[in-house]
This record gives sequence, structure tokens and C-alpha cells, in this order.
Amino acid sequence: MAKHITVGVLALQGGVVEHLNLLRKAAAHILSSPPPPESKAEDLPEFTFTEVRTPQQLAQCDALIIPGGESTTMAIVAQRLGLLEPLREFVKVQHKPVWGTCAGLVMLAEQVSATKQGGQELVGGLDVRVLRNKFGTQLQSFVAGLELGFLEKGGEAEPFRAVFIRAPVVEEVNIATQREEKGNGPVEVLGVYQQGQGKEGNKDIVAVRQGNVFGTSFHPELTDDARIHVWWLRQVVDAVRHGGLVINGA
Ligand SMILES: NC(=O)CC[C@H](N)C(=O)O
Repeated sequence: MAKHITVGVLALQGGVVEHLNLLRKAAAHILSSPPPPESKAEDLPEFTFTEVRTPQQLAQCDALIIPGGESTTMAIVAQRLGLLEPLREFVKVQHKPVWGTCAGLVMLAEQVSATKQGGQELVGGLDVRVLRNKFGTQLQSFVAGLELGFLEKGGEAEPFRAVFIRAPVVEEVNIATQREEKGNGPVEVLGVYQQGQGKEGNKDIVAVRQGNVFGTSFHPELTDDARIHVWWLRQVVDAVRHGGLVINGA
């Protein structure tokens, strides 16, 4: 029997529809690609992509995307809807695959660098400290070609056109935290953005993964390039087949 996989996009605020569209495109790509030799045709999963606004909807999901938007607003709305604790449980106890883009990455960080406004509620799951709005205001948004090694096939892949809008960066990985749940291994740095040339260039960490939790500073959903969605969705399929836990891609 084909496995059914439900992927949610947290729909409190931000780029929800764009993620749903690229997830559909990624699924079509996966379903039309030749299956690995050892798998049977009926092993192909069936996907449902759905918006998540309630704990009940979250409970239906095998995996979740937290989109870009405004992390402070998203946290306030999540708290009002009784979603913060279920989200923490989903990420850190059930270890289901979760991907945060931009504000979503902020939500998944265990720490945010102190800001004037003071603290904000986080979901956590990534042992990193992020700095919000590293590159300035909305007007300073930009697109940069990133070499993302995890997407490369035979060294021929095009750089990924990454859209940065009031983007956070990861300031420090593998920070010490008080949290009790463990078992995800170290944080892997999967993407770096370099401003300027050569050794003088300033390098910022813009993509990280720690076990089931993946985060990007930029917005892949604002391009029509589905490569990162395909890559992530394949990991979701593997995680569901192997009982829900991805430890550093193993
Ligand atoms: N494009 C975005 O998601 C912006 C993120 C926003 N600056 C925040 O800190 O939440």
C-alpha cells in the first residue's frame, strides 16, 4: 500500500501559499522521477499538503514548514491559539521533520540575540543563536547565488538564487542550552553566504540542520526553483518510512 504523508505549513502569517505551491511542484518531481532500484512502484508515497492553524491540524501532520513572516507576531498568534507547546512537542519530542524559512528559522532557534524589544517566545529545536534582521530593512532585500553542496549532483548544479528579506543569520552553532530533550547530534552548517571577495569576505551561516530540524535564512518559496523542497521532501519520505526520526541525514 502506498504510504500517505501529510505535510503542513504553519499558516498563522507569512508565505504560506508559496510554500504549498512549491511543495506540490516538488512532489510532482519526486513522483515522476525513477524510483530507486530496490523499491516497488507501490512504495511511492501519496502526499497531502495542508495549512495548519490548530493543534488538531498539527497532529495530522508527519512534517511541517514554518514560513517566513514576522517571528514575534507568529509567536504571539501561536501562543493565543494554544499552538506553542504542541509545536515544541512536534519538533523536540516527536522529532518530526520541520523546516523553518527566515522567521521560521528564528522560531526554531533555541536563542535569539538580545534585541531592544526584549525576549520573544520560541519553539526551539536548533541549538543555535540567531541574529534577526542582519542585513537591514525590507529595502535592503537582495538575491544572492548560493553554492549549496547538499543539492549538488556531479558538481554541475547551478547556484541557488536565494532571496533574503530582513533575514536572520546563525551567529553561533552548538550553543549550550538548558533543554532536557537530547539526541539530535550536532548542528551541521549546510549553507554560507559570503559578502565580498576572498579572505576579507564576511561569511554568514544561512542554512543549518540538526537531526529532524532544518532552517534557512532565505526564502526558497519565493523562487520557482523547487530543488530545496525536493531535497527536504525526500528526507520527509525517508523519516516517515523509518519511523519519524532523521539523525543528521543518516
Ligand atoms: N522575511 C522574514 O521572514 C523576516 C523575518 C523577520 N525579520 C523576523 O525576525 O521575524
